[in-house]
Amino acid sequence: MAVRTRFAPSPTGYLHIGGARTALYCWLEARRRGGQFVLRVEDTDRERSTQAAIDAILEAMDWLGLGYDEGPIYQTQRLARYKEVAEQMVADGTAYYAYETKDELEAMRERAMAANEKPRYNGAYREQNAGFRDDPNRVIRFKNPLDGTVVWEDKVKGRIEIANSELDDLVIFRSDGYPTYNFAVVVDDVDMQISDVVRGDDHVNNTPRQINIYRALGKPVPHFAHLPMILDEQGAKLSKRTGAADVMQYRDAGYLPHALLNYLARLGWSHGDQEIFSVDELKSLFDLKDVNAKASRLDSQKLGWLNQQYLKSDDPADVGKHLEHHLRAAGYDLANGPSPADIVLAMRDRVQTLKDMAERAGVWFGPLTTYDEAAVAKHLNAAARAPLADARERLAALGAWSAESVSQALHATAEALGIGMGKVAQPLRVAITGTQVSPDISQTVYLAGQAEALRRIDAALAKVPTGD
Ligand SMILES: Nc1ncnc2c1ncn2[C@@H]1O[C@H](COP(=O)(O)OP(=O)(O)OP(=O)(O)O)[C@@H](O)[C@H]1O
Repeated sequence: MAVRTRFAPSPTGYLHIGGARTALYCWLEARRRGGQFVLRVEDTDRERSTQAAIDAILEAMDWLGLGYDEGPIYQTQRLARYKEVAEQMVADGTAYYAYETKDELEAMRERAMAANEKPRYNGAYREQNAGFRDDPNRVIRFKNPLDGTVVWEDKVKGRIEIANSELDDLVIFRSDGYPTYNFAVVVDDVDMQISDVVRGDDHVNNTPRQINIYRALGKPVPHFAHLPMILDEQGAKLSKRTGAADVMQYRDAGYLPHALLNYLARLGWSHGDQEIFSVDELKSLFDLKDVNAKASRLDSQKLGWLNQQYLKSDDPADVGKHLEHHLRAAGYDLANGPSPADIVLAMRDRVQTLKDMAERAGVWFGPLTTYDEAAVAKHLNAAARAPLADARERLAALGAWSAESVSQALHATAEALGIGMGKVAQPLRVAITGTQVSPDISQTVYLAGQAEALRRIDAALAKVPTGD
């Protein structure tokens, strides 16, 4: 059987990073084994599913680069198929119509509770062969086997065995034309020929019921891998309901998508003690059998560290494309400032996130209007006049404007005046940025652009006191 995995989110909110890691593992497993990855949107919860959530999930998958070979397939577009299969199961005798009212079901539940038993359906219609009738209470229930056990070899959790006596005859189809969750999932996984069901371990309890439905349909049971949950820094399961971090918040906080993928891959999976994995390496090395069976906790420091590794080692032009989003978000006019790739080169050793980089890059966009008064008092003093004036002259004469030519000009100033580079750099730094802190001085001047650098030096010279 060809390898096919699927990610099946319910569009009841954004994609949080717990779900994203599940999607990543499904995707990687399919990629390593040369198989296919399917995206299925489980949108049958009519009250909670929204188009905005669908869009948010697709946007997050796209940003992460988790491309799917098929889909998105929407469950609400397959309602006729679920009905067909449910009715066929009634005809085959593996499911049956039942007509209990809400009150009857409630009374059944209360009796069980009073007897200290697990609430379960009593099977009243199981052998009645009640045919179809037009009744709002009509449901189709699955004839769960009464004896024996359901056993599967979970790829992450090992052997799991559940007695059928623990399971009751679950509703698979309702009179409103909607399937229930466990049934729709099996029909879909059969029709989509899913070979490996990889999902969070919040679904472990559903699996024995689903395996029984596969058997009733006479279909091969896929392999299952139930992934441990990702917990937040306080140890609670990440969930949309508790406001868990949206994947897109990580973009907005300035992380690179492949840094987040690397981080998520390592959160629950390892390969020796290697920490940094390119996406291509992950695609060839990731194996479900190496997934840790224990839940993992978020560690934002590690993500920051990983992000910085990629900022430093990636091609600056590629990082620059991601930086553009943050420069725009910070409100800068991209046409009126240095190229994003040049900003990356100048700043990447000093920051952990693109957001931080963009914020600090503000000094190179638009005119310089604010100066740190302490920096001005300290560095734009009389001694600054000669180096500023000399550097201005040399910078104005430069034909080719590059970080290297700027560097040569500034060194020439230091040499001509017989002073150290610090005495050239500090006043210039205040001139260009208005502050005492910035990246390497040649980069700082270069990024301002020739005309703007000269303008700023002139403005600084005008601040230098005269007469002493
Ligand atoms: N905290 C988590 N850690 C790992 N996987 C998760 C986590 N939460 C959900 N998943 C998995 O992500 C997939 C998609 O989940 P789904 O869209 O149904 O929403 P959900 O995140 O479980 O919902 P909610 O946030 O409302 O609990 C499922 O396979 C689910 O098991």
